[in-house]
Amino acid sequence: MDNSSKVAVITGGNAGIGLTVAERLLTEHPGLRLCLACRNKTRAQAALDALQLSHPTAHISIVIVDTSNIKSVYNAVTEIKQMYSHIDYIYLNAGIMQVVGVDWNYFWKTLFTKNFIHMFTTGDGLLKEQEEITEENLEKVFTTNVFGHFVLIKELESVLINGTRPCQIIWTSSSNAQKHHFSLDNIQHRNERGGHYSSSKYSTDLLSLALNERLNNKGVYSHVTCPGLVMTNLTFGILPSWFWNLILPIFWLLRIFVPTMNYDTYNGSEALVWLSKQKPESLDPMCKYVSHCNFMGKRYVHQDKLKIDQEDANQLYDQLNTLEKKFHQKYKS
Ligand SMILES: NC(=O)C1=CN([C@@H]2O[C@H](COP(=O)(O)OP(=O)(O)OC[C@H]3O[C@@H](n4cnc5c(N)ncnc54)[C@H](OP(=O)(O)O)[C@@H]3O)[C@@H](O)[C@H]2O)C=CC1
Ligand SMILES: CC(C)CCC[C@@H](C)[C@H]1CC[C@H]2C3=C(CC[C@]12C)[C@@]1(C)CCC(=O)[C@@H](C)[C@@H]1CC3
Repeated sequence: MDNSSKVAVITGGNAGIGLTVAERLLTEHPGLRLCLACRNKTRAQAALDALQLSHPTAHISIVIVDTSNIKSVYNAVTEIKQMYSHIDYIYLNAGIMQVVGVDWNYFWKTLFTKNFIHMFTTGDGLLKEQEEITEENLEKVFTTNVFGHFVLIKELESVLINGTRPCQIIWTSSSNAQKHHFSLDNIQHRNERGGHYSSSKYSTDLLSLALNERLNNKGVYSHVTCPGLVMTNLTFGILPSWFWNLILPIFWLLRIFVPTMNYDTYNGSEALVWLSKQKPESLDPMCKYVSHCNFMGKRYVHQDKLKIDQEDANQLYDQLNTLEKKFHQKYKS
């Protein structure tokens, strides 16, 4: 095993924001060894081929992981541990949103009120979602976005901790994370009529805080980011790509008021890549690092203070830990 060069693992690194982060990291950190942790072999291989074309000497590998399936996460951990003795950056980026429609009534009602900026930055109240339960009896959005990543981090702890080099855990969260959609009595957000994505991203923010309390003294730092609104398969699942292309000029205008209208993945990945160039111990664990792009096209990182509570973070961590133990018993003993 080569211990000298840096290692980055990216979940959902085959498409959208994850793929652009992969590309930008290879440019920013020459010699970086990259691991694309993806659920689909063919799509992962296509991404690897494209990255290898622009970075012919780069060392890129693939690990198959479906974060919505805990058995798959355990298998991926075994593989990652065989490949790397230390991880410098782990991007917990894979994510889904199960949208079935847009509440256009709410959109038109809010458009000409003072709440319109909140609506465009968070999407709060605008999206209709549906629930799905996995074969392991877990809520799918919660498992894909949060719990699968929790298990990954927990099982990889020994490779994240290294006596000499820090490790950065970088989550792709969202400004859509809203406290009023989250409850410690129902962390999976089961049997709710909407807000599954928001609840999962609020959990992400809490979990990141809890991880900092537990791991900072071991040289592991966790931070949350928001890429803003970006055109990817996720947003094409909300409205078709022709619609987004049609309203592209509106995006530029909206940027005067809403600098999170990033549109492309390069703009959206700004905060995620910027974090990899910072000293992790100098960063604020109570901030969300948000990719901004102004009207003139200038990219920058904005820091949003997190409105979350350490006690809630610890309680969520404990619940995730208890849930993980059940799967550990089932699959690992
Ligand atoms: N686009 C946006 O406006 C915003 C996105 N985000 C967040 O950014 C992250 C990346 O999303 P984005 O790039 O937009 O969307 P994409 O759909 O383009 O990318 C999502 C990535 O996650 C992967 N993925 C989805 N489910 C799983 C799973 N169960 N196991 C492993 N990988 C999985 C996808 O794989 P596959 O290609 O196989 O489907 C894909 O690689 C998400 O966490 C999302 O919530 C946050 C704020 C705004
Ligand atoms: C004319 C228009 C621009 C119409 C678009 C209306 C809505 C479909 C969008 C307005 C704000 C958007 C938004 C998201 C999805 C699409 C909108 C609701 C997100 C929730 C997508 C995922 C995220 O994580 C958020 C950061 C986005 C916030 C803004």
